[in-house]
Amino acid sequence: MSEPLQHYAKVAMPLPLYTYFDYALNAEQSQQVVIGGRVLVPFGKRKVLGIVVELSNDSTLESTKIKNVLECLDQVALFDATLLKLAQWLAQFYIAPVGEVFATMLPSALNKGASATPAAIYYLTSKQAFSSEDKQRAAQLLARSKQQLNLYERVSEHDLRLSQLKSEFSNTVIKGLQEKNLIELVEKPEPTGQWQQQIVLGSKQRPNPEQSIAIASINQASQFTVFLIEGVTGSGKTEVYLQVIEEKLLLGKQVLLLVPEIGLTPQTVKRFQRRFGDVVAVWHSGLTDAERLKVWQKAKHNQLGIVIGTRSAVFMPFADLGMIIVDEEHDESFKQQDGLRYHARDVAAYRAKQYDISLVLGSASPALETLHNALNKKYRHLQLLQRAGGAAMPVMKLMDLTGLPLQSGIAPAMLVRIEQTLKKGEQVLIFVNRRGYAPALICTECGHVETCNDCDTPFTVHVTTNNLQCHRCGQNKAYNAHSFKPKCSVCSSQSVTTQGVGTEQIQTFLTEQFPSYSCVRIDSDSTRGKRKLNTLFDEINQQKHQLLVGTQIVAKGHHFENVTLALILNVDSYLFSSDFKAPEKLAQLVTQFSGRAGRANKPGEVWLQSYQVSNPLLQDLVNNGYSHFARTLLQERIAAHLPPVSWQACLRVEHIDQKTALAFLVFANSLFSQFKHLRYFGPFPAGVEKKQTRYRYLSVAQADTNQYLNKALEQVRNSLHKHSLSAKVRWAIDIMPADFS
Ligand SMILES: Nc1ncnc2c1ncn2[C@@H]1O[C@H](COP(=O)(O)OP(=O)(O)OP(=O)(O)O)[C@@H](O)[C@H]1O
Ligand SMILES: [Zn+2]
Repeated sequence: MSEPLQHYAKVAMPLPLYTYFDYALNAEQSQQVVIGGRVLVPFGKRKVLGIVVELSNDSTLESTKIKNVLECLDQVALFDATLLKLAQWLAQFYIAPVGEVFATMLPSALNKGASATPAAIYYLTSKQAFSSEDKQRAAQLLARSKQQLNLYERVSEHDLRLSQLKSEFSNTVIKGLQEKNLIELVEKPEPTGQWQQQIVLGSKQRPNPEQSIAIASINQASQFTVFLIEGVTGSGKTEVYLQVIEEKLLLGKQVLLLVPEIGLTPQTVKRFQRRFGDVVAVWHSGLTDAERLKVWQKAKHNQLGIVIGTRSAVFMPFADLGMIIVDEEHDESFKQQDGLRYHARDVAAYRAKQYDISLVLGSASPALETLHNALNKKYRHLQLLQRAGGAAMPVMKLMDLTGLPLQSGIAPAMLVRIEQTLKKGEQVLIFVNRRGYAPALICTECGHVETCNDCDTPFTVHVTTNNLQCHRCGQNKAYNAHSFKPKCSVCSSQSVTTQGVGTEQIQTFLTEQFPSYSCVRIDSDSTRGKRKLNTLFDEINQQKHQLLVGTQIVAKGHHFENVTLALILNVDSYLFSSDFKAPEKLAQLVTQFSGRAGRANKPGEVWLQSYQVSNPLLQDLVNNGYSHFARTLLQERIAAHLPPVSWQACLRVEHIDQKTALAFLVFANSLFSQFKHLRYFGPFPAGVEKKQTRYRYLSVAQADTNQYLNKALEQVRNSLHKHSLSAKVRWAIDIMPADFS
């Protein structure tokens, strides 16, 4: 007997709602519909695409109230059972609206209704079997066109992809043969699993003993295991990834490699493509919707071996996933800061468990939560203590700034070092945490600071674009720094002056100081567009520039062989933050940045300029390195009962009226107070207290276990939802927030 037909579908809608909706299916739709596929349904006056999560024979709603499904879009599920389960876990873990979870997991083309089926491939095929008689006949027929004959003979040997022939044969040639009825165009789906034959293995490095142990351990794991590779910068972590990936690919398994920002590390992608050939696809926000859809389809239909992607690649459907790697796992860009506030590393862990495969986390400066799990033996801990290929670790030193006359923020002794390094024919890398010329413009007469009204934030002076910019909201206004005498907008005095230094200023200063050397700026202003960054890196490696001035961008995994001096202008700003994670972030930044120095055969030196050289944190980091520093910090966190030994959630509220935002948080705190084992703090102003005219406040709730926190927050969420201010203010729950900004 056949299964009874399913008359109702439970649908997840891409809306900030926490429940599913029932829709009725007609007889035809009951046969078409698939769980995990999209349906078009009426919602109010709109038509909306939702995901079918369940089918059933009855509904709790009255049948007259149930609307009908308008259309079933997919024949194949976009979310198989595993991905459906992942979506439900995400909604639960992040206390998030389930429909939004589904929408976040899909590429936007599919949310907009594009077909999920991979486009067919066109082939040319010959019309008949190819006997010697045919050959003669064709030769006569095609006597006047050598090109056509050539194509005909090739197609007769085997079917050929149209796209591959287009570069060799003109349309006229192809059309001509079709009209003579000798060949025809056929559509075929792209074959699955064929990427395995397309792997072209590049040569590999002979692993050193530490790398060998790491590779062997990872290769031996036959079930769900999380590895932390804690390897100093330049220790050859990437080489370990390459070798363990190769092992999986040769078994026919697909691999997902998550990286913080692909645009910033084009060298890494090239390295993977050189090593494995055409089976590597990249996924990041710089791709078009269509390009991303293609990668998604190929992963799902087993038409590629490796996806190298940023955060959202963690939701990629794979036909046969064999391993997930998260490179630079400490990086904050793995945490989504709006909508579904997920952490890609946590999602990766859940997926690895689902598929019973390995998750490899790698970093020279692991996040404290990862380190904690490794030290507790929840994760397998692999360490690479030596730089691969014989390079020494750079020496880290502190430069005491007290009482020194600085020029554009640089100490006199540092200028001497820079000159010595340049004279040796080596490169210098300088880190400043500000783009632009200067972070503020003030009037020395009346004290007025030019400020963005919408954000209560000083404007940053930009000389290259001749304007003042708000780095919070992007607002800008014209300002000509070169004009004869700029005026204060309040008292009209001409004694306005810039405060602090940014990348532009240092570039200008160093260019004046060292006119015979080229100085480049590497920040988001100077590198708009991916080509530009690529070109810049190539030029740096070709030694066209000797002085490199950059923001956070320069701290990310780049390999500059000839940089031997690295300088961090001001580390103090990180020492006085109210965020308990600030020291961890500072140490990660310093470690990653200093890892850019002395990577080849010349020793590197890293200088941190500070007014606080006796600060114990700085001392520990400089003298003992990240590994020691992080363990000390972890002990402090444990003593203070802070994450990773406790769990936090942050409730963020925004409104144009301060009081309204605060009132909502006061109500939230009264809800928190009903849970005996929940501690809560706040309301506090967020790190950025005002942005785009809205005031921003937050409260933090903390519990010993995730289970307790989760249960409490779910109830709090439900009560908040019913509050009259809920629809007025903007609010969000952020589980294990990356910061309080
Ligand atoms: N076994 C090896 N023998 C010789 N050279 C090696 C070996 N492994 C890696 N290298 C080289 O050492 C350099 C650093 O390696 P790799 O980029 O893999 O390090 P990493 O740990 O990923 O660095 P980072 O932490 O900076 O991202 C590269 O030039 C690489 O080619
Ligand atoms: Zn602003």
